[in-house]
Amino acid sequence: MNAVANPKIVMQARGLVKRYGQVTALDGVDFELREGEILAVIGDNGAGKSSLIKALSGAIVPDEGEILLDGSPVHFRNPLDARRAGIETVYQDLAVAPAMTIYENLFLGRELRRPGFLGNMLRMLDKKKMLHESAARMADLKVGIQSMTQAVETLSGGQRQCVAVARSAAFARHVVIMDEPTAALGVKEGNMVLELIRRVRDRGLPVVLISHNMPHVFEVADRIHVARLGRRAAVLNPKNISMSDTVAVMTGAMTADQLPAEAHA
Ligand SMILES: Nc1ncnc2c1ncn2[C@@H]1O[C@H](COP(=O)(O)OP(=O)(O)OP(=O)(O)O)[C@@H](O)[C@H]1O
Repeated sequence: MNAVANPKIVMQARGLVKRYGQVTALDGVDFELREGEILAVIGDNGAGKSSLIKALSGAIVPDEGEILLDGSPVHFRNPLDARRAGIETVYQDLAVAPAMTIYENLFLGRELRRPGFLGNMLRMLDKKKMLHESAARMADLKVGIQSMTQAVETLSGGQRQCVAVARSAAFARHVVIMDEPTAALGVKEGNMVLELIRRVRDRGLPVVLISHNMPHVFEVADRIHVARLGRRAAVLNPKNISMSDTVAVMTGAMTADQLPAEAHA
């Protein structure tokens, strides 16, 4: 991350509350994503990570609190609203359609039409342009896949996840949110996806990375948001805190105010 004295805040949430009957999933959580960073979101099971990410990506509507994008309040009623606002989310499971080709996956739901009558009236797809743009996106992100007409089911798990990440990066204007993108992958493939996540950040898109994998978090995160009991327990600087102290804050064995000042980010 660039060392900036006052980094711009791209996305912010204040006091988000989400209740499911008797359960309070979000209990007044704050959140801040800065320009140019990979922000990891970690927390024990049930800490409220998914609920937070769902609120930021429009999958749930919080009961209370506010979300700001580039300083302006936003009210997402559904994931499409968030997408339209430039926020793309990569989900662990629903990442890609296996039987379709890479370029079809990249443009799924946002297909390019031929210009003029053929596209407007006959709804003909501009396959050539989609192929060309897919190849350009993949090359830009250095995803080493040659043929855009290859079916996604013929790719390795890591390559599939790279396609999902590349798709999000291609369409996101503000933020990419990734929910456990390396969870189902082996070591080599996980590293490939981490490398891609870094490139996405380096091309100017801030990334929110939800992960249970501490080594991965410490490898790529610029800052770590620790979720606990529906709130934000701390925001940590991975360069100045150990993995074991981070886990202690996450589990409640240690509180944030027991940490030295430099551990905070
Ligand atoms: N749709 C729902 N209905 C009822 N309770 C829910 C629902 N979604 C989440 N919860 C509850 O809200 C709390 C927070 O859940 P959430 O999924 O946000 O946590 P998490 O940190 O993502 O957990 P995990 O790591 O296990 O996915 C949990 O107690 C969970 O059981």
